[in-house]
Amino acid sequence: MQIAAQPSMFDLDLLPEVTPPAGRIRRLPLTDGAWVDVLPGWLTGSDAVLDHLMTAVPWRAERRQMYDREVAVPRMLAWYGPQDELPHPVLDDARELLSAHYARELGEPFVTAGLCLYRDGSDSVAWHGDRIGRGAAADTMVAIVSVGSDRVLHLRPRNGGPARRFAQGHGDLVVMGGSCQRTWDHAIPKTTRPVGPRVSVQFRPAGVA
Ligand SMILES: O=C(O)CCC(=O)C(=O)O
Ligand SMILES: [Fe+2]
Repeated sequence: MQIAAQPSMFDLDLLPEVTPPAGRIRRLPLTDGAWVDVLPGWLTGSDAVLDHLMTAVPWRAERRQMYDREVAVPRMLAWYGPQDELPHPVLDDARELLSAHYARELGEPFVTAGLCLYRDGSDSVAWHGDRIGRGAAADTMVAIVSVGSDRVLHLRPRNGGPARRFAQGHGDLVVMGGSCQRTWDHAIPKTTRPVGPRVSVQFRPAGVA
């Protein structure tokens, strides 16, 4: 007798899904009106999402002017504007749930999605704040969903004081809010740990970059 293949518990676990984050997000206040919200494991089915994003996203290398030289930025990038279809439907769900969750506090929706691919431990992003846009002058939020290898988001106050570290694991949500972009800097340092690829998805309101 032929026995039909049954989906295993493992397969069921792999369905990419996000659910309303209320009641599970933890807020960690920083100094100067900055804060970080964390929700480990918000996204389920992250294996499938990572696989899909690695192949479906038109990753481009970024180059940056440094004094008189152009240097390669050690990570790959993709950017989706408000009208662009996101590269996985679960990211549309994530953006919608984040916009709903923070609607009163933020006063506007998350609209853009910046994607970064850190291919291994030698990819990184240097200390910076997202201050190219309105984040330089006004409170705002940047919500980051991570899939793939664990990396650490480092934050340090621009006025000096102790730095903080936030784990960014497979499926984790980390939201930087309040004055975080103008009073604190953040970075993803290189690591000598043998890590595989990590993709981060940063949701931002209009005019924040
Ligand atoms: O990959 C991350 O988690 C942070 C990326 C970041 O800070 C940026 O692209 O502005
Ligand atoms: Fe950033």
